[in-house]
Amino acid sequence: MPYSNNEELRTKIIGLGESSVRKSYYPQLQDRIMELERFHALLDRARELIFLVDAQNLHIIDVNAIVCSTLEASKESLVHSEITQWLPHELIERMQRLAQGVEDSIMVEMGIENSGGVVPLEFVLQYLSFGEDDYFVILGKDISERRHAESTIHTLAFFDPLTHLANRQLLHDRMAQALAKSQRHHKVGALLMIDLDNFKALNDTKGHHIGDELLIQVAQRIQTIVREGDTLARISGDEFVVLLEGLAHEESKAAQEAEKFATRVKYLLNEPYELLGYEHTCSSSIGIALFNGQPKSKETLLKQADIAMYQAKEKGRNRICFYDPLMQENIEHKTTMEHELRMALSKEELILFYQPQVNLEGKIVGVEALLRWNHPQKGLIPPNTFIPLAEETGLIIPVGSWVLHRACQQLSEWKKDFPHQPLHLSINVSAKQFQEASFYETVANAIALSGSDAGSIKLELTESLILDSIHETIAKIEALRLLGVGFSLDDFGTGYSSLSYLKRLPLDELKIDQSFVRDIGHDNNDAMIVKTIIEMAHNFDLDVIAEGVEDKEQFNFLMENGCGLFQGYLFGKPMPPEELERLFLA
Ligand SMILES: Nc1nc2c(ncn2[C@@H]2O[C@H](COP(=O)(O)O[C@H]3[C@@H](O)[C@H](n4cnc5c(=O)[nH]c(N)nc54)O[C@@H]3COP(=O)(O)O)[C@@H](O)[C@H]2O)c(=O)[nH]1
Repeated sequence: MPYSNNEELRTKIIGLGESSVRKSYYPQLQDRIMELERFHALLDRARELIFLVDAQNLHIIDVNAIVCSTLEASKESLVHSEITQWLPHELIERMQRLAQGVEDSIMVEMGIENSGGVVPLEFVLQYLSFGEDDYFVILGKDISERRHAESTIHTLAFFDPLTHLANRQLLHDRMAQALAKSQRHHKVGALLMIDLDNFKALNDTKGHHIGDELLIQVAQRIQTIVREGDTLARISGDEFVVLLEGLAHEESKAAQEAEKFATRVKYLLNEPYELLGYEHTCSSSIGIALFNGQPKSKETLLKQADIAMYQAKEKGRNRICFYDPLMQENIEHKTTMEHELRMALSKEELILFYQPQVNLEGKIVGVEALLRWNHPQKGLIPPNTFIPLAEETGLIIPVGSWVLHRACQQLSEWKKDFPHQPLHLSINVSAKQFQEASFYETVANAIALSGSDAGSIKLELTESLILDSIHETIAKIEALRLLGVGFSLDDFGTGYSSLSYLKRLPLDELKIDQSFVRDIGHDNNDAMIVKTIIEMAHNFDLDVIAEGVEDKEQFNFLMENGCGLFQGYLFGKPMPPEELERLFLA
């Protein structure tokens, strides 16, 4: 019978008395005991749980100290007891498979419950034959740290650390599953792209900690109405996505359900926020794209929801839009054009046409530089097709700068080649370009580099540009006027045409918009407006030029009413410089 501890064995030996057996065996037994004690001390130091189990009756023969602490049981209660009392049933089943010789060694992960919770363990089971006897050796390693690390990695890989919502990666996984399910079972679902309006302004003005607080609260609010089984994710700064699954089979009903949910989100996010002591209100733009069992990639679905969200923004924000394929076509067209326009600058596809401006005698006294894009496939593209896009994307800054440099260069060449030709050059300036901090330097550089006469240059501004910030506009105009540059107010009459700002602006010229000139002959109102503008210009001591003059009747009317400068097809369309040069010589 095995001894459960060394003390028991020692007592037994001492009990042998002064016999010859004791005398001859005592030292050897003493050594043996020491050896066993050393061995046990060693096992007790091990960080792995070690069980030695009798394979016949599944009784525990020996365990080390960490088994006792993990199972919260004394060694006395463990040794001789059946292993089935202590380890999970699945583990015992595996031991039996081992005994049947199906496998040599088994590794299995399972948890053992104690008062501190569940301890995750990795067990290695081995079958050991020793002499006549067979044993199970069970080694168990605590893998709590590994599990913790795995869980941290999982959290970092699939969740947003700020809001604890699913991140882009997890959303992609869920979308792939949802789309596959939708195709298999013809289920309808929706993807909602939610973007906070003006979030950047809050971040920039109040700091990132306030911005973060808003994102956390937004996440919490949306979470309260997301059903179990649906997914809420944050995929970038202020972009949240909700994946709704299992909507009504009928697509129109599904769309209604998605819209109802989006409306709830919209109102929920409209409620005031308390952000670390700062009161804030916020709105959101929501785009919805449906999926209905038709093959669709997750990238396409995301793109569609994104397009719909941008449509919501364009329509004035704080609203909901469904994806519209026509809108996608427009966006794709715009994206291609933006890319091509970017390239156009470096490929020198931009060119300037010039339109004559004449005096009362019909003599050329000036020209307006008008931009054209000489597209290799599409031919000459008019500015109205690409200037708005250039303004939207910021490309107007390099494009506008190119125009200024090229036009000034041309003026300088003409002044040299046609010294007797009276010539002013008008150049269009867009609002974004004018508002650039470096605008003054750009103009001054263009003049200096080309060596052109600043006094012959007139910059055409629009009324909307001026109204944006009148003080800054005046300061900029005045600074450039010191260089000698003149200013014309383009499209006059179409905007606010306020007398008060007209009085304050240091301008040289008013340009009557062609829409009034066009109908001078048929529309008394337009004729009246044109007369008034001319009078007003005279009262403010400004030159006045009429654009869009196409026929003699318009010319005569303008002349009779005091207009001194004219531009229009009657005198020449915008043309390449060589063509204009022929007119200089005529
Ligand atoms: N920021 C910049 N804007 C620019 C630049 N180059 C042009 N533009 C702006 O694009 C708009 C359209 O210009 P365009 O197609 O060149 O049209 C001009 C003329 O061709 C047209 N015009 C002139 N006379 C007549 C006419 O008798 N009939 C008729 N139907 N059209 C005529 O008018 C346009 C000139 O407009 P304006 O500038 O207001 O004098 C235009 O708004 C340009 O401003 C650029 O380099 N930068």
